[in-house]
Amino acid sequence: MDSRTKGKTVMEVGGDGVAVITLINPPVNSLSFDVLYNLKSNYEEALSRIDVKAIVITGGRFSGGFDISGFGEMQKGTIKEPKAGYISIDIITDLLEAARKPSVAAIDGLALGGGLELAMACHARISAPAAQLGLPELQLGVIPGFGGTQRLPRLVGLTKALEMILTSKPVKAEEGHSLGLIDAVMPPAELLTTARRWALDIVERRKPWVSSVSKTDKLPSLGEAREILKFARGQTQKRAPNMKHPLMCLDAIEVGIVSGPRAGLEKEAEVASQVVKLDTTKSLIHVFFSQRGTAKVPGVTDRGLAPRKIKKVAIIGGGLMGSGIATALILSNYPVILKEVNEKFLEAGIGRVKANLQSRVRKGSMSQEKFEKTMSLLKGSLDYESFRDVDMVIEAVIENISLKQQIFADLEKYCPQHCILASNTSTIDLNKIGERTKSQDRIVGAHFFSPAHIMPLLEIVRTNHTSAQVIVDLLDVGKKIKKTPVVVGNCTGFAVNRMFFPYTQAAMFLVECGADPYLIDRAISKFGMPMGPFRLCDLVGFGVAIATATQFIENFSERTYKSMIIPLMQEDKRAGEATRKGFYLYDDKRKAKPDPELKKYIEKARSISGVKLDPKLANLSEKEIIEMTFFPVVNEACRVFAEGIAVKAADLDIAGIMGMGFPPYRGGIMFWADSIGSKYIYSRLDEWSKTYGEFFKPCAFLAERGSKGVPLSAPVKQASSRL
Ligand SMILES: C[C@H](O)CC(=O)SCCNC(=O)CCNC(=O)[C@H](O)C(C)(C)COP(=O)(O)OP(=O)(O)OC[C@H]1O[C@@H](n2cnc3c(N)ncnc32)[C@H](O)[C@@H]1OP(=O)(O)O
Repeated sequence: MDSRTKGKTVMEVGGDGVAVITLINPPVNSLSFDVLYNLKSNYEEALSRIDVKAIVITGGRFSGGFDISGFGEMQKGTIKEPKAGYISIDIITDLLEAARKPSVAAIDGLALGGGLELAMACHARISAPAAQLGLPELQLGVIPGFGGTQRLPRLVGLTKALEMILTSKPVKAEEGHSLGLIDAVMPPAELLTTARRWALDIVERRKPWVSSVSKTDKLPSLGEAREILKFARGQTQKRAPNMKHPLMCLDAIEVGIVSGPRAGLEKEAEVASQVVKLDTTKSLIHVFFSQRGTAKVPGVTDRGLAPRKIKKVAIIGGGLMGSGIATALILSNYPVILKEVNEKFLEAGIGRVKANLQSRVRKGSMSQEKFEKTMSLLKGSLDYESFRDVDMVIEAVIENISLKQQIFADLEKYCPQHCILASNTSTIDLNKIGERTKSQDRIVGAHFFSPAHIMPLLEIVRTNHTSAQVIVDLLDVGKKIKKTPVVVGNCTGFAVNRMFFPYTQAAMFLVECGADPYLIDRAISKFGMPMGPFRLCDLVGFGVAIATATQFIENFSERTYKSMIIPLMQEDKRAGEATRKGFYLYDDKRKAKPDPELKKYIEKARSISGVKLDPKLANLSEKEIIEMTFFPVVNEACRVFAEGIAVKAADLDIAGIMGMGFPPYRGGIMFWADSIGSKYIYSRLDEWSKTYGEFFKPCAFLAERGSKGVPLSAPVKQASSRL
């Protein structure tokens, strides 16, 4: 392929009179402008040739949609955008769908976004069984812009189309078939021959010639459609109050239903070109590429190392974390040995795994048969004898350094030489854990987040000794168990907990100075976090909060704000949601409500810390609350980046989104910070540090970049790298 072009199409005309156009733009056949313009030329040729009776569009993995990097180029203005509607109306509707020769899509693998939209404009669709079919555009901040807002409701009905578009979730071929999206499901080997035959059958009128955009049989009445859309708008506003594009997408769908598909296509084109410029869209596209970028680690994944096959994994400790990790592994077909110290604990651990899977069976997302098959991959053990053929061990016992040291020394004796020795520690130095072994090169951190079978993030922690091969292996396991891995360096709290800590601390400080905790929680939820810091402390429990705080006070005492609010409440046996009392009171249904008694603890904590009530801090605006809680997070993220704990700022963005719940439509902590500007953040922190103390003091990295206005995410020269 010409290196300057991004993909192409090729056309071959068979003796049967079918022109087969193949999309070629690996790895997912994304529809770049080059591919789309090539497709247009192929169509023009096919339509003008008398030896062509019909057209089939195909491609290895059919298509993952419009080339997402094209949106970035449009945002930066580095690409010449065609006029609104040129692709969707001029090419896909007027040239392809309105042609006097029929088209059939032969879909293998994927038809997502623009890929499915292209297929929907064809006059029939034949799909392989495993193909994923969907319109996931909203997830990227854009809308289906190649006619999907018009054709999907006409093919599958309005309600199902809204569900598919608003959730961004694809369906498999069989479901697509029953919905009317797919005309036939065929094994991959028969896909092309069936599509060719089908296309000729349309020519011969043995199969119907369906133009999706003109179909009306699946559309509800106007009144009903308005009701459905009104409900969808309400739900969308509730679920995504800070995003405009889902509502704009609904507008395009509505215009099509009320005023006809042509008006709908025009509205879709107008909205599609507007949404690309939204800040939320820029952020979501950054997140898409950053998420894929976490698996690219300079000096590790660029060395041509292939991941070794991990055939069997052992987990030590069947507590909450160990059982969650075991669940994640068996769900991805890894045979697992779960080791505990006695029968009782082992039974409890296996019981937890069972309960994790049973909840899927109850919700209908797992069959009983699959449940039994998955559970059969799990074996219990009370000793190390069965560890002789494992390829990886993940230790997940309590945070006790001498216990972990003993375990790793034992592992060295029992496990094969090549076996990866991983720890799920969230705080203890991995070098210390491996101190009594000679296996430092295969010791690595595999830090999961609770509940481990659900939370998508995996921090892979490497020390100076961890081999590149071990990291490559763990990255592969991470991908197989559907986690987003972020490779980080070895330090207290790694990336996520280090960023998390100042967030909670800032909130405690503000409350001691007189701010209302419930107002803080509300402002932070409105900003887009799943919940505010106080509600979160209640959820994780004060025991965990105190244990983490102790680690931070020990390691970073100069910048720790030591609030007594939580310890005081803990003393009174209010320890968060589990005890029904924390910052909030909880009823039987675990619904939280403010507690007037909280004041008492805040006042007592204030008298201990000696902090004065500050009328300014007691009456902060929502914007100020966000700045005073998140700028300290930015500050810590800068330290993590400057120390080389994270190699890329974008890795911190993903770690924050997946580990802290930072809103993806703000692009992650560093991306968000840069959207505000390093100069402003630096000046605010600098001012607060002078008034309120060291906790807010900008680190050297932030001070340097902030004073010059340099973006915080610009690459760092890793002189002090800990990796
Ligand atoms: C106008 C239209 O309506 C607008 C659109 O079509 S917007 C695009 C809609 N499509 C999507 O949202 C699909 C996005 N892609 C995905 O969900 C997944 O990549 C996938 C399911 C297609 C494949 O997943 P998987 O096999 O795990 O591979 P994954 O690692 O994600 O992607 C492989 C590579 O393809 C790239 N890629 C995937 N989809 C892409 C796309 N639509 N455009 C550009 N690059 C894409 C990835 O960035 C990655 O690149 P890298 O190897 O350099 O990191």
